[in-house]
Amino acid sequence: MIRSTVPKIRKKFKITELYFYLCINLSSAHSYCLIFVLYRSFAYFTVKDRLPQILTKVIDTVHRYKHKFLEEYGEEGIDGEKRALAYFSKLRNEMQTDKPIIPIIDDLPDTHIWNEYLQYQKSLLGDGEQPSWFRSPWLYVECYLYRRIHEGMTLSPPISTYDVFMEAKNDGYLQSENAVIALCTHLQEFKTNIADTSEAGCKEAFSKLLQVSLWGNKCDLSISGGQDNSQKFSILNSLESFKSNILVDNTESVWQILSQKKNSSRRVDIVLDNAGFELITDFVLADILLSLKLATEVHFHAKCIPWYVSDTTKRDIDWTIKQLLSTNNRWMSKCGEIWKENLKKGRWVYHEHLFWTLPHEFCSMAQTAPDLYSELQKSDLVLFKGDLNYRKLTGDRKWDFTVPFTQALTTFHPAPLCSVRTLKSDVQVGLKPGAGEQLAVSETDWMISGKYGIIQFDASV
Ligand SMILES: O=P(O)(O)OC[C@@]1(O)O[C@H](CO)[C@@H](O)[C@@H]1O
Ligand SMILES: [Mn+2]
Repeated sequence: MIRSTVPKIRKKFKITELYFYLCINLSSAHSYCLIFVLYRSFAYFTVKDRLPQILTKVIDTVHRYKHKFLEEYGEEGIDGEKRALAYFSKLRNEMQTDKPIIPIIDDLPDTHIWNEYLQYQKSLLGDGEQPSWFRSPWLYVECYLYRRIHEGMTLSPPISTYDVFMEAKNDGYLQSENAVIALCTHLQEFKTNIADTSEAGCKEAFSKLLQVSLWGNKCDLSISGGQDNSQKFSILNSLESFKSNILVDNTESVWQILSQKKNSSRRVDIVLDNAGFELITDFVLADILLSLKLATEVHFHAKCIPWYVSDTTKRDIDWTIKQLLSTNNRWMSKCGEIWKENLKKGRWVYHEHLFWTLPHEFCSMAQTAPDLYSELQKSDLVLFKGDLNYRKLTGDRKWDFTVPFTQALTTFHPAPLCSVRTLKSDVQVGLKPGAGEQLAVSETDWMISGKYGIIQFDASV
């Protein structure tokens, strides 16, 4: 698997584990250099080790739910389970032995888009070359895996609608419950005194909860290969110590764009990432946006299908609100009531679109999903949560660290936007000269550990 090519032609050829970068650096007067790099990329480890681990957990889960499928569907449920297991075992072998990427055949609304994209990938290769798991762009093959997992369930009725990641997502929430209690308590107690809080106090409260939403992004089951990655302690107590780990902090720009027209109608969109604790942090952020009159409506964008293990679907939103309402903790249930009402009254609006579970970089949204692009153009600020969204915002290219964020976005400027992301893959832009290199000296894994984060804003539209 390789990174997508940069606007300057950059191709990586996989020779065992050595990668040759052929960089044609147009900006340096057409000189080009061949950089010989012994390069065991994070992408390589993901496809070689982590994705098979995730797929093995899917197989285990389907196996363990056999009795449930029997209970719910009788013998047909067992037939479906057997079909799914056979499909996933074949899929794992394809991935681990670098087989060619094959067309999707489940005849869903996005099937043709995926197969057109496969043709596009083929067009980028030489004659006779086939897109394959280890030789195609990492972003593509990783998204393709999750779409194949969905195909495997779709082709295994009657268990097709079962979310193979549901158990892991639910467990992730349940194991974060103490942190959820602390956060809901903090929010509701702040709101009881909001009338007596100064502008500076409101700004501080907003900034804190934006940071909470940032660090909530650490709780991601894809990076952990499906292992427990829940939030065990109150994140509020760690904000001060985590502050220096925010490599780009454009909170001030976000505050300015939201507070300059206070009390007028203002729409904020949140492109969600992970269910569980991170979803709670995003709901808390959305709540404070309304409570501080920084927004009059918040629009959430979730995934249509189970995605990257812990990404949020409508089922996850409904389940999470139900969990809050059924708890005996007063502030959690208070949050559940308020958030359920926000959704009912249209102060919070739920969206889903096929585009979010396609392999496309966001710079192609205007062409591939013009309806979604014009929907985002209605927003005053679009917050993109998480690492995968950052990879798609920047085309998952190996940009130089100092390239301006607005440049890496290329043609994607639907509205003022902000990436709120912990670093879990090796792409990053908008850093000061030397900052990336300096981190790499002391922490070789600084781009993939999730320890560092960004609140990176772009106003250009
Ligand atoms: O988007 P998220 O949930 O913040 O992170 C998704 C992720 O865990 O999956 C990929 C690696 O498998 C990377 O993009 C990132 O590490
Ligand atoms: Mn995710």
